[in-house]
Amino acid sequence: MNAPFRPQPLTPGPQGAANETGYMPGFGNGFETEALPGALPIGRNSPQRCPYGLYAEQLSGSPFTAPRATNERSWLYRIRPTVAHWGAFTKVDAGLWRTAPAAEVDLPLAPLRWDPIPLPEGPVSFLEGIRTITTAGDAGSQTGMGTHVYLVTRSMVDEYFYNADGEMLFVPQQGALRIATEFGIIDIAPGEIAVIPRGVKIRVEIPGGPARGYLCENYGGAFTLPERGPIGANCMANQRDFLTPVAAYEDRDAPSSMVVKWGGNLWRTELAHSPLDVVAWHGNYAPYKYDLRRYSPVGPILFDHADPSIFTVMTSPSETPGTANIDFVLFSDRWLVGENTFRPPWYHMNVMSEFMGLVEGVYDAKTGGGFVPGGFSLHNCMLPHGPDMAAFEAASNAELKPHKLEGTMAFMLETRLPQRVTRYAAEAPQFQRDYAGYGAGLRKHFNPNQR
Ligand SMILES: O=C(O)Cc1cc(O)ccc1O
Ligand SMILES: [Fe+2]
Repeated sequence: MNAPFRPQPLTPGPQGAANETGYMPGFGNGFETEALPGALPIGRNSPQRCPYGLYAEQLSGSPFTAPRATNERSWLYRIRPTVAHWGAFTKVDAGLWRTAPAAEVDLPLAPLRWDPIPLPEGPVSFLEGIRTITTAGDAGSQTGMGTHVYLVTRSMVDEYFYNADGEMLFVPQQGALRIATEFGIIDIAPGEIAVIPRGVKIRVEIPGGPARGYLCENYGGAFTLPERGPIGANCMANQRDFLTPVAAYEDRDAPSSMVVKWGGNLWRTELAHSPLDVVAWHGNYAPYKYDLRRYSPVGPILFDHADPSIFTVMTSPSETPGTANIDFVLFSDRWLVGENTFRPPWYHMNVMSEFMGLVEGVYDAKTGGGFVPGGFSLHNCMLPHGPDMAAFEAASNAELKPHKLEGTMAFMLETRLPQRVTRYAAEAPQFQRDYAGYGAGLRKHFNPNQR
């Protein structure tokens, strides 16, 4: 039996012109929002006494001294400072959540793919339902990422969580999530994504029933928008389509627990009240959501297949220019018009490691079945891959009139670092043991006598 969904009352912020939906548009803006009139101190961060008897607290997402372009912090005006939500912590079982470095198994070199992991029967909260598939880099040195599938059949009730190891990118595949955060409420459904920065407290609820999706834990540089270069000022992901919630707070006294992920471990403390008690905040370090259907793809309009970087939604930079800690890349509806062009992805080997998931539809490099919504694949550093036989044969012989890819949404988490598969993923019944050999089906067409 699934635990019933018990929504908890939140006090929504003022619904002004800019935030009729409960969100404020823009990427990386310096936002200001208050759920009670006058709760936000004006012109200063730390007045002697804050309005309404609130405490002021700064949450730093970058070193204080980071250059302006990457400097991130917010000021939170809250009922209690976080340190007052702080009891004795005990370490709790992290379940199937793994953190880099985690070299658990050595799978033979191969392209790897999995069927969707089914939702469990019993009650499973977001924290209990995380299944790590791959890890890369080292969370302790703030590089790399973890890729996970989340399976949620019950809402968190009086349970809270924050992640000190990384920011979290949610990619729902089935069912909606309500992420109640310190900064306000974020609702997302398949086709949308949300990013919860490192250190932001949340409670994850499932307003519409069980939910499944992908989660990227980014241990490195915060996700930002990629440069557009000669593309110019528009298209791809546009700043105005990113939405940050207006302030919403809970003044709730109830026995509660808070779990903190820190150094790869989960620690729990008991609280007597909700830590989602931020009445007003301002700053540029805040959670946000984005509707992937607003992404405006740019691509080749005469011939050839461009590198997938053209479809980058967001990037987590490393210290090396152009060498991402993570690129989050979207393959969504678009027209294919290339003349005399093999239109699907080409065969390739890549120094970056490619984790892929499918939200809906068919991915154009894998038309032979096997890569289905909810499934995922890993094409690791310098391992060859490309279209399956069905995709190759169809694309080599297709009439090249303009063709629209529709009802499709695949994504890639591409990292400069090799990815390690977890024991869970290697031993999962959903692991497709026969996928490794898909390349052997590609027939020899060579004929030296025929050009
Ligand atoms: O491997 C994949 O399917 C992802 C991918 C897509 C593409 O269009 C070009 C390169 C690439 O790695
Ligand atoms: Fe690839």
